[in-house]
Amino acid sequence: MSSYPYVRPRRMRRDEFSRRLMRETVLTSNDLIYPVFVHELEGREAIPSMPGVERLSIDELLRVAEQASELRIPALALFPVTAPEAKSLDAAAAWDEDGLCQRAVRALKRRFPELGVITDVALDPYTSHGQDGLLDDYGYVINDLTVEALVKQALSHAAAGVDIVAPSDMMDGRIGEIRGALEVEGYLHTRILAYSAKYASAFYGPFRDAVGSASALGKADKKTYQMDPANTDEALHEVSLDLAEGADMVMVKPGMPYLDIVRRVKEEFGVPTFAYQVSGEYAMLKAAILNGWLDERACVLEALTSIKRAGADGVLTYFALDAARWLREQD
Ligand SMILES: NCc1[nH]cc(CCC(=O)O)c1CC(=O)O
Ligand SMILES: [Mg+2]
Repeated sequence: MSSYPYVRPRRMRRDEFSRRLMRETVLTSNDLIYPVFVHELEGREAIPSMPGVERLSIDELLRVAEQASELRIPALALFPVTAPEAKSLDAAAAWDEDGLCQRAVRALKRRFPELGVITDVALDPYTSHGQDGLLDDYGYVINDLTVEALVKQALSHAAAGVDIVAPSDMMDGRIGEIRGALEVEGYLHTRILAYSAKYASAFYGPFRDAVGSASALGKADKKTYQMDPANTDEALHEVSLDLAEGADMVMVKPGMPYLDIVRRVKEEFGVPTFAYQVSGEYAMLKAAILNGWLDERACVLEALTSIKRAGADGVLTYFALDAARWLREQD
């Protein structure tokens, strides 16, 4: 009795109404975070390896923020592009209270107080060598000195009024140090989104073009701090440390090639878990789309739904504006 021909799973798939009734995962604009690149120049500038994504002046950023709030996207994640002459060995521009990132945060929070603003806490846009931390004489990234710099950077973002700081550097102990400093300075409500399981991935290539750290980094890699793509237990260890140190949310990065990690993290900890569909994933999809090989709307919504199905509460995606528009048309 319990098998064919009595049991026919295709019955439920026959009509749109019963497919809708049994659908488990529904993507909405609430699941989207839009990463944006901000530059010191006027207007917008295309990023060749990320067709459709542009670097924005603060004025243009405000226009995009208006679209994002109108589409009910909960938050933007800011990525500043630092002029080469502002980069240095000690990355001091990272905690300049009048820095581009800090000015962008103030402008956004003034105009769109209800739109969430997330800033990246990491030194790579500001170091002359493109690494996420300060180097010793042998080129090794020094953990504890870097953490001191990250604390100054995070405090300057909090002072500018950011809602969420997102340390993406993978130094040990930085969540606890940043949390402690935020408490001491009275920023009790500043949330921390920890890039806890961030892999040393080749899928970040187009992002490094976008922020101009690719040329600074040259042939070097980030394997002494970002995780080995072959590991999963290490991701759980990293997440447990960041939670114990005071993270409110955790991130797995990249997204689609790492859905097993998203699933394990969500199951093990049951905390707000985010995934980053990174620049290389965007470039890969976009290249096939522009060649006419993939259907954009269907593939992008499928990819984002899959990330949510794996356990993510939200996805950072360069497709956020388009996806939110398509989702609105579907209702
Ligand atoms: N700390 C820097 C940072 N923050 C986000 C990304 C990548 C995002 C993307 O590829 O879209 C990177 C690049 C890196 O670690 O080299
Ligand atoms: Mg860690």
